[in-house]
Amino acid sequence: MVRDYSTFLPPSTAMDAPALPMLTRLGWQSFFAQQIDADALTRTPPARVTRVNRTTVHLLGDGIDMVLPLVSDLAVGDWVLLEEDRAAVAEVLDRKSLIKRRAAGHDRQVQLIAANIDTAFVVTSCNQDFNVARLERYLALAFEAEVDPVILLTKPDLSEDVATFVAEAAAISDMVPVLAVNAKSAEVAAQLAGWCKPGRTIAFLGSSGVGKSTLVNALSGTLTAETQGVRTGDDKGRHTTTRRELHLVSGGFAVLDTPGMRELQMTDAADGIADVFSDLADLAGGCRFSDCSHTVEPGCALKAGIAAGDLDPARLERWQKLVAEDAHNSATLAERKSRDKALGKTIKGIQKKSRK
Ligand SMILES: Nc1nc2c(ncn2[C@@H]2O[C@H](COP(=O)(O)OP(=O)(O)OP(=O)(O)O)[C@@H](O)[C@H]2O)c(=O)[nH]1
Ligand SMILES: [Zn+2]
Repeated sequence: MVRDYSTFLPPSTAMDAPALPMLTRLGWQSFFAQQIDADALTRTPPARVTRVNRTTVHLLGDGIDMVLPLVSDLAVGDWVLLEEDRAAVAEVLDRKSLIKRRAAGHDRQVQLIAANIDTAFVVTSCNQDFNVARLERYLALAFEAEVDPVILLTKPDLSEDVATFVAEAAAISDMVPVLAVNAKSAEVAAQLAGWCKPGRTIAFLGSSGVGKSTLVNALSGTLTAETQGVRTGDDKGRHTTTRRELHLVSGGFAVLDTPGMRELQMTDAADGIADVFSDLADLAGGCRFSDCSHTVEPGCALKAGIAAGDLDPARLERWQKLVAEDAHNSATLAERKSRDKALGKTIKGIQKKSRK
C-alpha cells in the first residue's frame, strides 16, 4: 500500500521565514523555557550545543557564539544555561528527547547522538542500501528517544521499483510516514515542509551515501561554507560527513546532519523496540504462557499467526533478535555500572587507608 501523507501536511512554509528571534531559530521551545524563570533567563542566558568536538563544544544563543571546554555528557542539541560571566556551563536543561546508541569498538560505551530532536528522518535509498532490519533498528532508536521518525527513500529517480520499496517500508510500522524523495530535486523542501517549521529541530540519520547531506543542503537553500567544512574526501574520493553539527537554516528551523553509522547496537531500548513491533507484542498477549518464548510452547499465538500466514516468520525473528540484543547490552551495562561503583568504593577505601 502506498500511503499519501500529503493530506497530513500543512501548506509549504516559505523558505525564507520572516526575521525570527535567534532563540526560536535555534529551537527554543516552551518545554525549555518553563524550566527557568525570567530572572534566571537574563542572568544565565540559554545557549544550544551546535557541535561537540573531542575537547570542546560550540554554543550558539542570542548574541552568543562561543567555544567552551567540553563537560561530560553533553550532546549536540543540548540546551545549557551559561554562567553569568558566560565562561562556563551552569546547567544542562532537561532534554525533550535523546538519541543514543551503544558505540562500536572495544569500549562499547553509550554514545549520545543528539538531544532535543523533534523529527528524525531515517534515510535510506531505493537501492541495495534498503534493509528492513536496519530500518527497524533506527525506528526503535527514535521511538526510545521520544523522537518522531519519518522514513525517507532517496534516489527514486534511479530505481524502477520505487513502489515496492515504499510498500516494504510502510509495512514496518503504522506510526511512521514513508516518503520517496529525490534529494536533488527542487520539490524536496516542500515535501518535508510539514516537519520543518520554525522553532523545530530535525535530524537526518542513515548510512553513508544515502543523501543526508544533499537533503540538508536542499533545506538550507544554499550550501553554506560551514556545510562544506564538515565534508572531507574519504579514501574513495567521495565526500563524506565526518561529524555531527546542528545547522540553522533560512526556514527558521535547526537541522542536524550526522555521519553514516555502520553499527547500530541497541541498549536500554526495550520500549522503542516494543513500539516498532507493537503488533507482535499485542499478538503475544494471546500466548498461553505469559513468558512464552514463541519457539516450542503450546498455545503460542505467534506461531499460530505464522501457521495461518498472517505473520512473517522473518519479522518475528528480527523482533526476537533485537529484544535479545537489547537485553544483553542493557544487562552488561547495568553490570558494568555496579562493578564501577564497587571499584570506586574500593579505591576510596584504599585512599582512606593510605591517608591514615
Ligand atoms: N540521483 C539521485 N542522487 C542522489 C539522491 N540523493 C543523494 N544523491 C547523491 O548521492 C551521493 C551521496 O549523497 P550525500 O548527500 O553525500 O550522502 P550522505 O548520506 O550525506 O553521505 P555521508 O556524508 O557519507 O553520510 C551524492 O552524489 C548525491 O548527489 C537522489 O535522491 N537522487
Ligand atoms: Zn508465544
